[in-house]
Amino acid sequence: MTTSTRGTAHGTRGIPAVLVLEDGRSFRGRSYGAVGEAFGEAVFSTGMTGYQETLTDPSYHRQVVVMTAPHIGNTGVNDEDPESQRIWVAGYVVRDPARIPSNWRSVRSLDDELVAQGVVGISGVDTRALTRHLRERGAMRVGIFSGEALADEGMMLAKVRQAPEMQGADLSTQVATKESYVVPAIGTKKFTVAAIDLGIKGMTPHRMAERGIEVHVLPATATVEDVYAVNPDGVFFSNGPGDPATADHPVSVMRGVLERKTPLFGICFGNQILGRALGFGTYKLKYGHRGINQPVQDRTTGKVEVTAHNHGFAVDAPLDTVSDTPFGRAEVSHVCLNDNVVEGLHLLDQPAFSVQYHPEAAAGPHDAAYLFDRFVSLMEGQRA
Ligand SMILES: NC(=O)CC[C@H](N)C(=O)O
Repeated sequence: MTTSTRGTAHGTRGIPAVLVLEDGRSFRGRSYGAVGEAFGEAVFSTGMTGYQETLTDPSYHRQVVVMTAPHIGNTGVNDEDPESQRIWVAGYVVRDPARIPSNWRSVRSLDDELVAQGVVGISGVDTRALTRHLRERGAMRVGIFSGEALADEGMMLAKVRQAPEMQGADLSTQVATKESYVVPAIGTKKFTVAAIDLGIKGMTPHRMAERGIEVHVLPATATVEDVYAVNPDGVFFSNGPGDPATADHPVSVMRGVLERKTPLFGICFGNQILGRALGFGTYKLKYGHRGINQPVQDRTTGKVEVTAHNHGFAVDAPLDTVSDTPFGRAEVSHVCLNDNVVEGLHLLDQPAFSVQYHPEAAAGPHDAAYLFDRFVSLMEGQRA
């Protein structure tokens, strides 16, 4: 057994592995999950629970996720918690993986699941030092290398620097459904919603279905005609990976929806798309918000909610003034209390709003569930 001194490997199962950051800093550890090489944008998530939801969230496509919680894999893997059909993270970095998972729902270990899905990971890394580095220097490209992929540092660094950057990446169509499908309402059907899938998490249509909404999930390439072909009471724009500055097609579809004044709700990427549709810019945050305990204030009620986040970009809108947009007056409705980043937008002259965080709460606290009720109220208001 290796010792667990700070900064050295203390996983006992894997073979030697190295993590190399684009600025040249490296960390040694043991392979966790698949052996080989993986590249992506290094980001950290502070969630203490919910690793299955994180791994399967399509918004993490092309990102190597560093978990700040030191013990990962304790509750194994079950078949109920995934947010999509597969693991999307490009690579996985943990400190101290569970050797024996223990939970009544667990059907296999996380290590085995990562191997089965070919996801390269590394354990035994001082994730606290790595997170502090990313916090100071900002998110950057990273590579994980093990087995035959291990090479001298200069060669590994060169490969990391060849990997694509997140800024400018157009990724939604790589993760979204190719065919539309319907998530039926639970109980009596009250509304029909067209949901544009830009990387949707499974819990999102479920939260709508729970409220009597029949959800027609449409591919990211859906047109305004496709949206109105389902005769929707409301239109939803999902979360998703990549740089919102590249999302020209969803922005133009959203403008078509805003022109018709159909009730509209967006989450995360959907919030950035509303920002762009209204004429605001988006920008890359230094290291983003990822975790399940971020404080957000709903400025329409003054209430503070603890919320789930996963975003690396944000909308650039004025916090304290009402903006005139092509679709009437707009306002920042929600703000992150840690750093004053825009966390929500709403229109004052028509039924449209969005949030930058995750009210579907998978994983995370349910404080923001009222936003789905707000969407239902907008659809009720339109009918009245
Ligand atoms: N979860 C999301 O929808 C993320 C949106 C966008 N890709 C970002 O990183 O900000």
